[in-house]
Amino acid sequence: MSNLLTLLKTLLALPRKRVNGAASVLTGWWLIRLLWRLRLLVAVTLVVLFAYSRWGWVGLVLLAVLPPLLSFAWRVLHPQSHTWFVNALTARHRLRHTYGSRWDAVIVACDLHRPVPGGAHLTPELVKVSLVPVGDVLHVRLLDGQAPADFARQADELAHAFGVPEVRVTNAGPGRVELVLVLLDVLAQPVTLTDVPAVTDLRKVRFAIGEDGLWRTRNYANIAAEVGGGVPGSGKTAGETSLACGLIQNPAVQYVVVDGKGGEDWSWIAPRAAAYCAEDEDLNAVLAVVEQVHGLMRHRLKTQKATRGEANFWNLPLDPAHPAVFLVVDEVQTFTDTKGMDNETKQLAWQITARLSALVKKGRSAGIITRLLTQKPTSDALPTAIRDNASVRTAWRVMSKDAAEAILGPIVRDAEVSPVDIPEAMRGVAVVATDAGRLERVRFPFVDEHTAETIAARVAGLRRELTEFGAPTTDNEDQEAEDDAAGVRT
Ligand SMILES: Nc1ncnc2c1ncn2[C@@H]1O[C@H](COP(=O)(O)OP(=O)(O)OP(=O)(O)O)[C@@H](O)[C@H]1O
Repeated sequence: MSNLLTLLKTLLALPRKRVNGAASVLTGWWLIRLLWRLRLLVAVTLVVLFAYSRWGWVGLVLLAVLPPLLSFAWRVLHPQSHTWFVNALTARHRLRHTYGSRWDAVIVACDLHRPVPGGAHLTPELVKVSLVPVGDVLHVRLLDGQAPADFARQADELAHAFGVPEVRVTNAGPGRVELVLVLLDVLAQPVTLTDVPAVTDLRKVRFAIGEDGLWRTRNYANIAAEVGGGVPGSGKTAGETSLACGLIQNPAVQYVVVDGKGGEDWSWIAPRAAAYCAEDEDLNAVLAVVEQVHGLMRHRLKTQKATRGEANFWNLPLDPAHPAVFLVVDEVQTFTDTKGMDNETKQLAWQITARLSALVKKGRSAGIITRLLTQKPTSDALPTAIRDNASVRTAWRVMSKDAAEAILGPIVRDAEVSPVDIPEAMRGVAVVATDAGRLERVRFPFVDEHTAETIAARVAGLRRELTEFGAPTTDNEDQEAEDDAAGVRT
């Protein structure tokens, strides 16, 4: 009896925590907690025991064979949902065991915690883990007073602590930040396409792959112009080619290409292009094509409201009878940079530049998108009046900050990424502005010219003359018509 009293006194004298521990031992609560902690193991053991007691060894064999077979069948029948399910399970496991278990220690080691009186501390909350092609994304809720920049400053420390080559920090909205633990540099590897899917929605056109390995899309509705530049061989034409290969498969898109290089980079598109001109010397021919597109723009601006009921092309449904027109001018400096030209050529160059400038300023509501590419991104080649009206800008590799600014504008001066830093070997990598106005690096896919040729030949039947839509005829067409009338052409 005295022993029992002593035990009771000792128990009462124990600090609260230890008393709770003792109570837990006495009530069996510890066992429930242990079973809950090991619930997966317990569940598996129960299932195995049940199968064995019910069906004997056959039950065990079925248990071993059925789950992988069912998973395989699911994967074959519906790979998307299977991948989604496996990724969700993996992400959950990593949230709890890979990152969750170390989160507190890593945050403290990287000095991203907040000490509170009494020696404890607060840590930002690790809310979710998701898997992307480049690695894992940790979705974090910030502590009050923290900003994504606090994490960006500690990115190196976080990378070492998590044992990955790089951690990229992205602002995910108010009070949130995403940490991308990069295991694979997707931009380092070319992405070669052997076919290109047709673009069906001009408001969501896939154009390149971002650093997280996911496709980036562009909304071409209500866009008047795009400028792109980069040193020779940086991947401008190839980037445009992959984009054009998707767009030309849409019957409600017509393409016009002027190649100022005068070569055959764009010859693949000739069977599908409403107009194609690879002239670098005969500026009259170039002016004729540009005038025709400009004429179509004027025609639409003057008649669209009366004939189709809306002044803005993009408020109307896309219709092959009223296609969106993409005008690509590659190596535009051939026509805009007048240095070294004789007077007559200069006059033509100024007219071309004036027409391009008008298209860039007014083409949006006429459904005409002008895309200007140059290997000489200076203000002579890409007049600022044109650049500043181009809402989409792409900078492949350039050699100087001035060149980067000539394409992307002053925003590039303070940006974390710059096209000057793109290594020479990374052809096809470029810096673009995101929808939020931030700059990011992307990789354009590569489509070789034979593939592009095959696609253009496949959809050559979708080609239409711009005159069908109200554009004036070019001088060349007038001449051909006169020749026909005079029986000159056979
Ligand atoms: N996205 C890409 N992925 C892999 N390789 C690429 C990519 N883009 C371009 N290249 C490689 O770089 C070469 C040059 O590309 P491209 O002709 O597009 O350069 P460019 O910038 O238009 O040059 P230029 O100004 O001289 O016309 C291509 O032939 C191809 O080998």
